Amino acid sequence: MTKGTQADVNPDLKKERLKCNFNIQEVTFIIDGGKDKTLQRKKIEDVALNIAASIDEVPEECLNLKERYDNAVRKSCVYSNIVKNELLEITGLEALGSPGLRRTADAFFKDVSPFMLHLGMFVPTIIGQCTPEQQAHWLPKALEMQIIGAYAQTELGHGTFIRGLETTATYDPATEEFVLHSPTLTSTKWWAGGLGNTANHCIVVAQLYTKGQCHGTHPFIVPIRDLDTHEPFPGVKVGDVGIRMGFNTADNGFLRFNQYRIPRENMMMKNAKVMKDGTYVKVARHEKLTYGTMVFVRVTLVMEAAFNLAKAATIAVRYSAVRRQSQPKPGEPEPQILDYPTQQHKLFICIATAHALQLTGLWLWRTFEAVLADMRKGDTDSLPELHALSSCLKAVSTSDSAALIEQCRFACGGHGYMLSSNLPLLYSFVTATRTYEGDYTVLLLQTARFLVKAWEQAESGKVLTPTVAYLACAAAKEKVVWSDSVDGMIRSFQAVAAGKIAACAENIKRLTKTGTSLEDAWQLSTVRLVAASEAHCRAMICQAYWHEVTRLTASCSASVKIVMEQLATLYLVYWALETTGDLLRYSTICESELNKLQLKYEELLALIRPNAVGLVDAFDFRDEILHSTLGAYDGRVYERLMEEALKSPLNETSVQSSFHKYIRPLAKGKL
Ligand SMILES: CCCCCCCC/C=C\CCCCCCCCCCCC(=O)SCCNC(=O)CCNC(=O)[C@H](O)C(C)(C)COP(=O)(O)OP(=O)(O)OC[C@H]1O[C@@H](n2cnc3c(N)ncnc32)[C@H](O)[C@@H]1OP(=O)(O)O
Ligand SMILES: Cc1cc2nc3c(=O)[nH]c(=O)nc-3n(C[C@H](O)[C@H](O)[C@H](O)COP(=O)(O)OP(=O)(O)OC[C@H]3O[C@@H](n4cnc5c(N)ncnc54)[C@H](O)[C@@H]3O)c2cc1C
Repeated sequence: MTKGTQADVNPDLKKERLKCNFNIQEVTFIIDGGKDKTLQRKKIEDVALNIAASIDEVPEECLNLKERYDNAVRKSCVYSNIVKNELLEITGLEALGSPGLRRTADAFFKDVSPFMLHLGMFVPTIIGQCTPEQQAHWLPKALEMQIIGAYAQTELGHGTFIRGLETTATYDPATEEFVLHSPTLTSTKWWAGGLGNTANHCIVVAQLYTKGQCHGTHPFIVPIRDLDTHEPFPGVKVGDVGIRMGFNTADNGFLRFNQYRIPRENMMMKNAKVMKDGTYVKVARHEKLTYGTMVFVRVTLVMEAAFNLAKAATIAVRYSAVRRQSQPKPGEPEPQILDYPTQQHKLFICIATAHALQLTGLWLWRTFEAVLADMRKGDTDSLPELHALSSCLKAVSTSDSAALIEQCRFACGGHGYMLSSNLPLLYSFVTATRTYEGDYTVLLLQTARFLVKAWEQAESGKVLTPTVAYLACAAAKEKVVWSDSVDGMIRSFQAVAAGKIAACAENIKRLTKTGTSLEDAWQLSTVRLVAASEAHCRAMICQAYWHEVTRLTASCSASVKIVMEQLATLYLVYWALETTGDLLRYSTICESELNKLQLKYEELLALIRPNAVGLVDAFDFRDEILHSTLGAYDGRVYERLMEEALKSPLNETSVQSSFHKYIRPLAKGKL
């Protein structure tokens, strides 16, 4: 946070901060995952942002496409030196996933670094898919930035359906090499971040053929460009996929192979090997371990969703405290727009959702680490549950985050539409997360597979894994008794999920009994399956969020406990009101209880109102990271809007050349 002097702060924001009745720092510690994490983050920010302050002379958005890319590469090089020389010193390899690194990256790049996928997927795949010997070879080079990598899985013709990928890697025992080939246009690798112009290496997911047999998709490390000249090697065709809605500095690329050879050792061999003579040896105990990087990234994307939403909420809440509009009471001053209950309705759910996703994300991360520890001992029993969990949480968190960031933009009126508010760019960045690393619907259907199986287990009285244990109680198929206590609301959300899962299972059973194949019965039920999966995910977020708030505030000051519980209750009540149809169907809730719930929601908005600015201050974003005229700590909104407007290239001269070329001749009838 760039606090400046108090005298510089907008008077309304100053008053808001005086109203705040809880210890902001305590909340920051909770959100970061502990005081030590906050201190480490701040240390990283201090080191990195000293340099970031002077990194851009011209606003990124005023550059043309090519200049923007070149500028992003320049900044990536500066930043990777900081990561290598300073940040890794502070935390070791852990720095790669640390909030400090994530935040400081945003100070350097308003859009995205073309190196993002190198750190975000290339390095994690080396760690997750290589043998120790391969890691010893590749990892130091990657961390030292001697090589820069991308992750090329998706093709022009297939992204979701990995088994349908067409790129082939055929083993040639005579030379002990794999021959990579793109047999069709649709087999062209497409979308990989960093691939178009930046990367010199690439992880390629291809169908493995050896001894005339296909063994399915496997990952390979493929050198694609000469390290000195950067020219693509013969047999490699690589380029940029074209202009996108966002991610325009991420360098998303395409890649084609023409009988291109790589050494046998470049197959990532932790989970499967090809011996010198071409014998295929499966090492992994679980079929889907080659999908490991995707699970890892899905887990991290939940906190990524929280992080971006927290930024948008900070911008919109601070702006709403500064902005005054309309005159609901004649003769009185215009109120701060934050005083309108409708504005509170738009914004407080954003703060609450950012908390819900962050605390659920931290819990998911711990679950991921526990599953990883089991897998290191050879036990993969909890992998299906982790896959189900990470799939639905990735889907719902990214979708909620994108929708609410757009809501924050709406909440800022016309000024929210300015690029300098940073809300449009934030939205275009986050809306992509709903698609990449597994599309929303597709991932919810993956979770649904797990849920339907769990339901069948519940019906037959089997012991259920923790995240679906609630299905055991629901097997009685009676409506749950509604209560507006927190536990009562969570029980009702679970009853809704259970009821929807049961209805799907029954529908599939009914259809198959009347002669429909299981595959068709599944397809015919997918609209309901997605809804069941969403309901399960919402119930899980509510439970995890409340559980974490209770646990983490146990030793906090009373006022922090109160405000954290108010927000969590708001989240539950909001979702109860959003899903009243479901509650009427699966619980005993009635009209009068719905009215009571609405009142409770409005009371919560009023209770949270005095702490709203304090709550977004607790996200602790420095101005360099927010990049927003509307959201800076000092609230000098109008001054900043004017300053940024004056930086527009269209203000460099008072008359544009197009006037003399076109407008004047047009007026004179000479065009
Ligand atoms: C110095 C540098 C500066 C830079 C600094 C940067 C700092 C950081 C800045 C920002 C950070 C941002 C963080 C983000 C970084 C990452 C960006 C990522 C960009 C995007 C990358 C991509 O998109 S990569 C491509 C991803 N692609 C997908 O996700 C494809 C989705 N499809 C699938 O996953 C699968 O095809 C499928 C799951 C949908 C189906 O698979 P399949 O057909 O094989 O299986 P089935 O449906 O038949 O199911 C069979 C069986 O398997 C189970 N299963 C499926 N998947 C898994 C799994 N992963 N794990 C375990 N089990 C699995 C499935 O449930 C079935 O089980 P049953 O028991 O039979 O039911
Ligand atoms: C910004 C960005 C960055 C990316 N970066 C990378 C990268 O670095 N590396 C990489 O390999 N890939 C990358 N991708 C690709 C990304 O992973 C895929 O786009 C994503 O997995 C979705 O696949 P698709 O594009 O094939 O969509 P499709 O699967 O074609 O989806 C289109 C529609 O069909 C529906 N659909 C598809 N299958 C089913 C089904 N079985 N049941 C019901 N509905 C279905 C979907 O819900 C969706 O509505 C990136 C994408 C974007 C947008």
